Amino acid sequence: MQNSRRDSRQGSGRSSGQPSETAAVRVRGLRKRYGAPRTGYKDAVAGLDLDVAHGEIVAVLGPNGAGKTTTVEILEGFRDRDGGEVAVLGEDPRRAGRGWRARIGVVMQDSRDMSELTVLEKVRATAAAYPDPRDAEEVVAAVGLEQKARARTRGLSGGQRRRLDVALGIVGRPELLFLDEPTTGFDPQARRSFWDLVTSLRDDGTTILLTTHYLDEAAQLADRVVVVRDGVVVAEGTPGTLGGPEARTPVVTWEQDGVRRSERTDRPTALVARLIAAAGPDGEVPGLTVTRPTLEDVYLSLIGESEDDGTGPRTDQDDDTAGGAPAGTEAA
Ligand SMILES: Nc1ncnc2c1ncn2[C@@H]1O[C@H](COP(=O)(O)OP(=O)(O)OP(=O)(O)O)[C@@H](O)[C@H]1O
Repeated sequence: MQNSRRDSRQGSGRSSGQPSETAAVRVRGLRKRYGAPRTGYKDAVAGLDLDVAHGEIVAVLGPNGAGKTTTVEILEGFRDRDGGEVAVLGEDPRRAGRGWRARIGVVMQDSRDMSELTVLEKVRATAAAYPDPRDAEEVVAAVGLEQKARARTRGLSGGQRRRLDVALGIVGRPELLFLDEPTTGFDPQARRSFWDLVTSLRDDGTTILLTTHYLDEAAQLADRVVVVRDGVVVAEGTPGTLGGPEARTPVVTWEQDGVRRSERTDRPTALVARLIAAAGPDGEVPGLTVTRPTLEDVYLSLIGESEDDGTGPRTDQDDDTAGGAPAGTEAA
């Protein structure tokens, strides 16, 4: 059901390059540089373009250090930029005020809240800051924290803490939700429940911009995936078409005279028929497989199979985060 919905949306033509007035997010030529004369400079975002249509789920993929979080934090209004145009729900996050912030939901990568409040108290307190919040108890249940509703937030496990972050991000009934690696630390069952939750938010009309390192998560949830590398978009498309037809060409492998052979072909059935015709009397082709590259295969070829930019661990020496506010709160 979810997939058929996604397919129908693919046909709707809502993709990058659509008229900007319909976009929930429009980014052109975004630039962000970190560093200082003493330590040298790093272009974390180097001319990035991005569109997210209303009601769309877009997954931003990319290796560590590609610039995903920096981009998302700029869109959320928590980080300043050095160049480019940004419109989020029609406003520049640099100048947008409380009314705008109430329309967006944020689940940041690092939440540092160590509150003495219980889970339910924390969700209620956050809900109180919004004009039309969701019911706090329903939200706690939706993220699977019913059993922990009366537990202090500081005693939660990492995965439970992450679920609470998601609860805080959605309780204000945002039109646009930013999810930065939302399921890190989730067990497999929790990830499945989270996917159901995101799907129901989408069905309610919520626009979602998601960063993730889980390719199955992107394939499951996203209408469109955007691959970022070295601070620019290197590819975008639906999970089923990213990389173009060439990248999706099936590979037929088999054994011949004890040697493993393989061939990429867009007519695998014809090749298999030829192999069967050439096989012995029983028609068996040893080791025969036909595989289509997965989203992960395509992604790895797009980013050159490098999952790290080699710049080493991130430091906070140039951390200009505007307030580092927790989810759902006003930036400084
Ligand atoms: N506050 C900061 N000060 C200095 N450099 C930073 C800061 N934040 C990020 N960087 C650098 O900017 C680059 C982009 O980082 P960013 O966190 O945006 O990447 P990312 O794609 O979100 O990575 P990950 O997948 O690991 O979360 C990296 O080289 C990182 O080291």
